[in-house]
Amino acid sequence: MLEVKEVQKRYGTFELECSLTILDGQITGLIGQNGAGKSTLFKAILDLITLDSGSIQIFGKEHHELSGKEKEKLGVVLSDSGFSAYLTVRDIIAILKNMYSNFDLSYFQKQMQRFQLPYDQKIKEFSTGMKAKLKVLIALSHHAKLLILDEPTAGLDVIARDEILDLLRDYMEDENDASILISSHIAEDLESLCDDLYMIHEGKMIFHEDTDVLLSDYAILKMSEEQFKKLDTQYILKACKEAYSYACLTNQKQYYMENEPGITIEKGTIDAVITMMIRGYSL
Ligand SMILES: Nc1ncnc2c1ncn2[C@@H]1O[C@H](COP(=O)(O)OP(=O)(O)OP(=O)(O)O)[C@@H](O)[C@H]1O
Repeated sequence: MLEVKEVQKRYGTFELECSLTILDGQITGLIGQNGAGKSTLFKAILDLITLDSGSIQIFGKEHHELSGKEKEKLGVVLSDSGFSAYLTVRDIIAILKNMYSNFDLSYFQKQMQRFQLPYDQKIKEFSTGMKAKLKVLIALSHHAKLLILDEPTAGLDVIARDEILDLLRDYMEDENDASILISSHIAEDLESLCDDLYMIHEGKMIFHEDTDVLLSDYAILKMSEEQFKKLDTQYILKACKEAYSYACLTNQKQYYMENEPGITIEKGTIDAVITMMIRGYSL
């Protein structure tokens, strides 16, 4: 569906340098801190910026060679874009009908009802949550096969975030083989939604794993300096010295549960894994 191969893009001292693959029918999450390069990668995928090197294929074709019809199969939310704030939803519907041959008015109206969005109020009078829901709704309005969603839940409270995540889940149930690439800096959102996760840090992909594997096999091991010195480190990905102890990240939780009974083993939440990947050192 989407293949990003060794893409490089430099802005001054910042350098994006990454690869990523999105399979048919999968939801892939991209997690990263502010300034990590998420939006730059999304813009690169959409051919909105020129690459220094590397290639990007969408639907098996170079991304800059997509026809108008193929571009219609993309649904996009970008953090710094949207329709003019002076338009109403009724105005936007007229534009979408012209833009997309596949625009699904009845789906759109159903979701407008679901979110209780008004048709005749200017977008500038919408709350942050209303605007975010409308942006996602627009991206889903025309049976897109690949959704590229840059921080669609940014700045929203937990209820509004859940509503958007539910909308995406419903979309994936209805559409055969659609795929989603979604970014967020809120790990919890991605953990509950995505089949696999990439982590980007300072422009580089530092981690990629199936969400199920991450949640079942990864763990943070906590131990004293004495225990650390004797630890079997063959399945340790990163280590980190804390005030009076050591923390280690492993992707073989079971192995350490069976072989190191004296140490504390904590669940490898995405946040904990990210922290270890960024702060920890390799042994
Ligand atoms: N057009 C540009 N010109 C110069 N530098 C840029 C440009 N666009 C992005 N950058 C730089 O690239 C880096 C990555 O920015 P990017 O917007 O991709 O990060 P992000 O992960 O989306 O962050 P955030 O979560 O804050 O939106 C930053 O250092 C930013 O200053």
